Formats: sequence, C-alpha cells, structure tokens
Amino acid sequence: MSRVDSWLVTAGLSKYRTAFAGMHEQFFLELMMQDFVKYGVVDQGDKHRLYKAIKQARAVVGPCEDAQDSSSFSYSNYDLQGGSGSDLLDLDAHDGDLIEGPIQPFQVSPVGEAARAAAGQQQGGQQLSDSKIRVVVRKRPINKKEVERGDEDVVEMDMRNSCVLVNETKLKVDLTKYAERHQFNFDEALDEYVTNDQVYRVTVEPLVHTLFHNGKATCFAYGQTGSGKTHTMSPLPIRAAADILQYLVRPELRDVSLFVSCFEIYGNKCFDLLNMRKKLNILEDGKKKVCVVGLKEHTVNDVEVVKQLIEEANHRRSVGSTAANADSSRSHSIMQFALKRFIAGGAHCRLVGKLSFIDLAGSERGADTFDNNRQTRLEGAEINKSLLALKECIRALDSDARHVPFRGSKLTAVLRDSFVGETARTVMIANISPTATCVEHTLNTLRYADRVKELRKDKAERAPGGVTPGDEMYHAAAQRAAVNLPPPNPYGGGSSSDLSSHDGLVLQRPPALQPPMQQQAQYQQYQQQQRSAAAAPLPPRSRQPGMPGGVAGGAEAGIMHEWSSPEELYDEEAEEEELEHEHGELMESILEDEEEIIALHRQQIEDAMEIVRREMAMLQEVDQPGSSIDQYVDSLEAVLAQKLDGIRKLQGRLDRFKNKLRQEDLMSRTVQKKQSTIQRI
Ligand SMILES: Nc1ncnc2c1ncn2[C@@H]1O[C@H](COP(=O)(O)OP(=O)(O)OP(=O)(O)O)[C@@H](O)[C@H]1O
Repeated sequence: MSRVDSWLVTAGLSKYRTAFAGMHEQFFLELMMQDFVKYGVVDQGDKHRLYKAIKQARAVVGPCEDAQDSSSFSYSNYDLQGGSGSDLLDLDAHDGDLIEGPIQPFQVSPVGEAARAAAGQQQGGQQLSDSKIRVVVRKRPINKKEVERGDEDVVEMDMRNSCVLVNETKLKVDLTKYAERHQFNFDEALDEYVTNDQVYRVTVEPLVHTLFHNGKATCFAYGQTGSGKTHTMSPLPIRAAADILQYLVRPELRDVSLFVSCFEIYGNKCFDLLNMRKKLNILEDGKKKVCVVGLKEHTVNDVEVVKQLIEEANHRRSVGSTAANADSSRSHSIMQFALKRFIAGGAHCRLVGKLSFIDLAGSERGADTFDNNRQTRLEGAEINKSLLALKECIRALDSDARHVPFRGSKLTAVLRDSFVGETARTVMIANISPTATCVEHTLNTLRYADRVKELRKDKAERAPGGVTPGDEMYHAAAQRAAVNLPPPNPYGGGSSSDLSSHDGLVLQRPPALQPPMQQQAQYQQYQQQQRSAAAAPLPPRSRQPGMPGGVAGGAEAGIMHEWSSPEELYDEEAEEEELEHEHGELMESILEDEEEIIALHRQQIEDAMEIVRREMAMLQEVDQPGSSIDQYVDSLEAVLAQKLDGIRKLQGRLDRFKNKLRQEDLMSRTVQKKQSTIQRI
C-alpha cells in the first residue's frame, strides 16, 4: 500500500483510493481544496476529511525539499488557507510577542498637538485610554473644478478640538436661506492641509507597533466616491512597510518575514489583485474559520516592491472594473501584511502578526437600491449590507460583546480573523468632500463614523480639547446651531475662491487659525430660532436642490406648491418606509438565495460528473463478455433517476428564485413611484 493509500484509509476515505491511485505523495501533499473536485471529492464532509488528512500528513512528512522561495512554500504557507484563517496561520497559537514592552495605546496625534499648542492649550501626549478603535476624519481639498462651478466649501475642521463642523444650507418657511451647523467630535479631525505623511503618523504608525505584539490591526477608509479614500490609503502600506522592514533588521527577528497579499470583494465574489484577478473562493474550514482559498502572498524585503504591488493592485482593480462594467467605488479592496516566523529550521512558517488596509466601496453606492437596473440594485444591497455589518462588528468588538455578527457579509467574514482578540486594533479614516453639493453624503459619512465610536468604552472618559461630555456641544445629535448668514470662513480668509490653486487643488494653509468659533452663542441663536419656528406652519418636506418639487428648484423656478395636510404626508411616508423595509428584507433573501443557487448548481455539476464516471464504468462493464444485462438496466435506471432528480431540484430552486426577482422588480418600481409621489406632495 502506498503512503497516499494509507493516508486515505486512515482518514476513512478508502473510496477515493482509485481516484488518487499512482499519485506521487509530494503532489498529494500539495493539493489545494479547490483541486479536490477534480478527483471526485465533492461531498463537503469528505472534503474536510481530506483536507485534514493532508494537513496531518504534512506534519509527519515535513516540507518539500526544494521549498526556498515564497512560491514554493505552498503547503506550509498559503495554499489551503490563503492569508486568512486556518489554524496553520492561527495568531492565537503564537507563543509570545516579537518585541519587548507593552502594546502601545493610541496617542493623541502630533498633528492635533501642534494645533493645540498653537492655540495655547494643554499638551502632553495624553493617551486615548484603552479603546481598540480610533476614528479619524480627513477632509479633502476643494478642487479647481468645484471652485470654477461655484461650489462652496461647507466643511470646517477644528483640529484643536478634533471636531468637524458642517454648514448645511437649508430653506426656512419664508424661503430665506440659513445654514444648519452640524458638529461632530472624533479622535482626530484632519483638514485639507494635512499631508499623507501626517495621516500615517496618526493612524497606522501605532498599528505597526501592535503588529509586533502578536497583534492584528486594521485600517479602513470609509467615504463617498471621490472623497479621497484611495489617495489616503495608497501611501499608508508603503510607509508601514518601511517601518516594518526596519524592525525586521533586528537580530532577534531575523526568522520573521513580511508577506503581502491583496484582494477585492466585488458583490459577493472575491478576486486576487496580485495574481491576475484570479477568482478566489471563500470557504469555511472544519473549525468554522473563514479562509480565502488560493490567495497569493508575496515576500517583501524592499519598500520598492510594496510600491509596485500597490500599483499592480490598483491597476488590476480598475481593469476589473471596466470588464465588469463597474468602477472601483463598487468594490472593497483589502491589502494584507502578514508577519510570519519560520519555524522548524525554516521549513514551516507561522503567522505572528497581521495588518490589513481596506479601501471600502463608495458609501453612497449602498443607496443604489432603487436603481432602474437590477444588477446595480443587487450590488447596492450587497454594499449596504457589508458596510452595516462592518459597523456592527466594530461596535460589538469594542464593547466586548459576546456575539459579533461577522457572518453578516463577505467583507466581515474575511476580516473576522483581523478583528478578534485582545490585541486587535482598528483605525477608521472617514474621508469627506468639502463641497455643498456633497453635504448629504458628508453628513452620512460623519454619522456612520459617529456610530462606530459611539459605543466605545472610553466614550464617556474622553474630553478632547476642552470639549467635555457634559457640554451641550459634545454629542453630534445635540450639536446643531443655526445662523442666517453663510458661515464665516474659519480661517478668516474670505471665500474659498480666494485661495490659490495648485495641481487642480486649492491648497494653501492660511497663516493662523481664528479664535475658537462662538459655538455656544450660535447654539443659543439656534434654540431661539427653533422656538419661533415652532409657532410657524409646517414647512414643506426638504428636498435636494434640483429635485422635482424640491424647495430650491421649485422656489427658484417660481412654482407654487400645493400644500398637503401633515396627516396625508405622514401616511405616504409611513407607507414608503414600510415598503422600503420589506424591499430590504427581500433583497437580503435574494442575495442569500443567489449564493445558494450557485452552490447548488456547482454541486449539481459535480454530481453530474460523478454520474458520468459511473456511466463510463457501466459501459465498460457491459462490454465485458458475460456481463449481466439486467444489472446494467437496473444501474442505468438508477442513474437516470438520479440525473432527473438533480435537474428537478435545481429547476425548482431556480423557479422560486425567479419569482423573488420578479417580486423585487415590482417592489422597487412601487417604491420609486411612491418616492416621486411624496416629492410631488
Ligand atoms: N487630501 C488630498 N489632497 C490632494 N488631493 C486629494 C486628496 N484627497 C483626494 N484627492 C484627489 O481627489 C480625487 C479623488 O480621490 P480618490 O480617488 O482618492 O477618491 P476615492 O474616495 O478613492 O474615490 P472612489 O471611491 O471613486 O475610488 C483624486 O484625484 C485625488 O488625487
């Protein structure tokens, strides 16, 4: 009996001995899960048994003799589990920190410190308690086009107090304009003059330290399309790699190497951005850990290589976008740094630290759920689902909740490994655009970021830059002040078009910051206005400028509105809300069914292949002299019945799915109609 035979027998997989007959044991040991089907192993239980058998056999046999470079690490490295997940790469199995000293808590940034120093406020590198999450907001500069079309900069970043102020233009009942001011507090508010280097220092630099403490860290950029996510994220891995490689020069770390991988999640599919967009499978192993199967990892010894890999990944992302008739903002891109220590004389390696950089899909895409095109609607629903799941997971983690809903989406499922554990740290960068046109998306981004930090352990403890939790201005929901005039430029420099242009972007830091804004006075003014407004008749439902029936469009075009009663409006809105809710649930079940039906189809093909193999054997048998024709007839009948059964099952599932799609089509059109009726009211 060959060794392959005996491994199969021990694993209770004797029935596959013929399929693997004659296979060289080294080849057997290098098999990947996706190869199993080629050998007729289609049953999920058998797949797991085989996977385990190969793993155990590897432990006994050791590595391949020619394992030298990263590509030939195959089985000790990534083939079966990719960068995420299996127990071969189990961080929790690691025996200790790579460097000495306690894990560094997040620090108040040098950027914020400088601003506070300029304002004569207290300094001192205070720590942000033991929170595992840090929320940083970055505003991108207004660009030349926006300035040319007269779009206003409505976002003020108060770096000293780590707060963001958004001036939303609204209309009063008498159609005069006023600016509603929204204020949000975060760990850092970075204005348009902050460089990528400074962003690195307040976000990823502390995470690099975490990495060397058996840690897992994640940095992700959230925001609307064009708000600067890629601009912010692209340089971060380069800087991080430079720092990591400097650590790795230490003699005690000479058996540790840095591996880089990058993949994209588009809808519910996954593609390797550093391996010709090879489609990757996301599977659960026997321990219910999610694995990105077949993800290629690259060993990195030089920062230049990281630069090239980032370029390649960005290029692959955009190439894929064209092919799929989508754009980069419809996918999530995930770059992972894995620190691995070589053990057993360099024969195997074990994951000892992981740092993930995530450039999320444009947040506004999640709202494309009532689009005319079904594909866009489904993508929108998937993006919406993943962004909500991400927020829920982060909040659950930081509040040490027992249940973290990782299974809520593909994105969170593959990130599970990076988020769990005492040493996990996360930085969220919320990117925002400066202009009035984008104000709605900007507010959505800030609200999302606010929710992420809301349940954080240290929320009640922190008092950034003199704003204390007791202050009326502390919580965003309570922080609205209204003024009649357009807001003053916080830098006192007149309108934004006064600023000079550089490379299409208006970038020139004003000489000095103005004194703190008169928030309290504005808030009192706002309260006064609210009191007067309460006595006034009900205002029309506010619309985006330019929308049909919109206040701005309607008023400017001189259109008279026919006012509906508040009850009528309320009924319409309640009905619309109900429908949207139902539609959301239906979308959810369509997304689940889609995966199920594809899996069923795949299974059906695998079964069909198995049947063909059996039929071939039957034909061979029946051709033998003295074969039993009765046995042949019985077998053929059984085979045909199995084929029919498989087809019927798939057809039935397909019919139910088509019904749901039709229902969804109808429902999204009804919601669209309802929305336009409400707009007309
Ligand atoms: N802080 C900044 N300084 C200078 N330019 C910036 C900054 N942020 C963004 N930009 C520029 O704004 C444009 C849009 O940025 P970017 O492509 O990073 O947006 P995005 O959020 O990644 O968009 P998408 O989701 O569509 O991929 C780019 O030309 C980028 O160079």
